[in-house]
Amino acid sequence: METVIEARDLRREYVTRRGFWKREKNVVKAVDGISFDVKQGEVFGLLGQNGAGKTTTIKMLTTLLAPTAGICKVLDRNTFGEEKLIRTRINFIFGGEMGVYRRLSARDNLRYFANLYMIPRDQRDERIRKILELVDLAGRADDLAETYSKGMIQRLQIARGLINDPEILFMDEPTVGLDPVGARMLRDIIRRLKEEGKTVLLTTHNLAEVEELCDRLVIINKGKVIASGTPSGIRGSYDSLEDAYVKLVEGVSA
Ligand SMILES: Nc1ncnc2c1ncn2[C@@H]1O[C@H](COP(=O)(O)OP(=O)(O)OP(=O)(O)O)[C@@H](O)[C@H]1O
Repeated sequence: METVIEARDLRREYVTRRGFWKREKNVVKAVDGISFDVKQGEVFGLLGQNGAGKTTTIKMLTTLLAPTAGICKVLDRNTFGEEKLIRTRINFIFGGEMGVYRRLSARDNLRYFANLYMIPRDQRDERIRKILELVDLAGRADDLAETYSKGMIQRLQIARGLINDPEILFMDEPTVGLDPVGARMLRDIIRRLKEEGKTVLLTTHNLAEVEELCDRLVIINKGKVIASGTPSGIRGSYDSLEDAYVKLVEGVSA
């Protein structure tokens, strides 16, 4: 299978300044030399404790943040320097309310994003109709997003992430805030994308979800990879993936 995501010795530092008078410089190594690759059609998990560097990694992979060093390639292109060639072919779903216009309806939000991707008008409305069905928003599609519940906003974000029919979908904690039915809907969407040969990279703290969905995963801690493999390979002789995860993370922190 073709490699569609490649990270080699990838690094990202943040420089912050502390103190008002002294302006002491502080360098945070958010991603500190991680390597992994993802094959086409895989559902790949990026796991790690709060602050491990997952979001920073996803931001680099989705062309939103420049790496400090290392190789960061998506669809065989550099995410920094060749971002224009990547952006139309991928999409991402971050939590929160980012990327949703609350003064527009779900349908109009999706029309707006479809126009940004220059999806031809004759395909646009039909595609939007299908996606709204898929995320179960068809019944409220023409109400303003400001009248939606949190979970509905999140469904709208999922819809937005599908609008350009992306080859790779990146998701940062996509099921947080969804009710059980919504979370299952999202897992079904991920499985369906996989059946269509699409690739999904996701972060989650839900290890049951990882066991259910992910073909492979990496666990990162303080910016470094501490384990990689299939869920059953990482679970090894432990009773559950959660046990293995806790031991791995504690082992590094000890
Ligand atoms: N803009 C920034 N400026 C300075 N430091 C940052 C910035 N963004 C992230 N960091 C730091 O980089 C490290 C990694 O953060 P990141 O958001 O990538 O972690 P994460 O694994 O996504 O965590 P979480 O599970 O809490 O979302 C943390 O120490 C964080 O404080």
